[in-house]
Amino acid sequence: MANIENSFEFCSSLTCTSLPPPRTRIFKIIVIGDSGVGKTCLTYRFCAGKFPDKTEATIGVDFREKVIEIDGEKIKVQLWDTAGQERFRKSMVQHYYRNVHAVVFVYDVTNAASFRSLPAWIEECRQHALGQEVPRILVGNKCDLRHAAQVSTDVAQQFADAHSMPLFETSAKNPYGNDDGGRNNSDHVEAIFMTVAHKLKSQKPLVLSQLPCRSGDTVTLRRS
Ligand SMILES: Nc1nc2c(ncn2[C@@H]2O[C@H](COP(=O)(O)OP(=O)(O)OP(=O)(O)O)[C@@H](O)[C@H]2O)c(=O)[nH]1
Ligand SMILES: [Mg+2]
Repeated sequence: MANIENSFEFCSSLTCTSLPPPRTRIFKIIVIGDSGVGKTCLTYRFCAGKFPDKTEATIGVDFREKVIEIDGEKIKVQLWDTAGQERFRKSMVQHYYRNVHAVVFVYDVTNAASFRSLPAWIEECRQHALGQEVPRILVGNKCDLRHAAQVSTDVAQQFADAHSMPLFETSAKNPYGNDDGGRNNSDHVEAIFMTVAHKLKSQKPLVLSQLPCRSGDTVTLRRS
């Protein structure tokens, strides 16, 4: 189960002489799915605001972070861009799932095999004893290549409903339009990760014990 105490950038107990300064919470979100579906591009797009010039297969994991603000609280969204290739992930898998707060499953709308792999990715989560409280979302990427789509929105939505996940269709490359230059209904990459962060924040409100804080008092953070 996710341990929120481990998600602060400081020891969970500290000594103070006055009210402690606000701390930045970290939400750990893992992004998983077959190799080539665009996990690196999606996470890069969210954190760097653009599509990367060039990507190579991820080895192990790449970390990307972005500090966002929700209702006046600064939150660090830490994206774990995992490797899709078995040989590049096998020694890392247990680290992916440790204290994870949310899971983003990605498939490529132009690659039916990547959609058919989703049950295996869900099974991997189950094997790592991911709690039901950990939000999961489904992302169909590469919607800018609509003409080459192999996975319809209807089929994807049925799958998402069957697994109680929201579905987002998007493009890391061109989230505002399709390859004809027109507009489509793709979700914005930014909005997808912000949705996850909002959900986590509403699930995990920060409660600071604000008992009188004299010199030597211990301030602890706990989950409500
Ligand atoms: N047209 C299009 N191409 C994309 C999109 N997202 C990623 N790509 C391309 O798909 C290829 C694979 O993208 P990556 O982000 O490296 O894929 P990955 O899921 O991280 O792959 P692994 O690291 O091997 O697991 C690259 O050539 C990207 O340029 C997209 O939204 N649209
Ligand atoms: Mg990658």
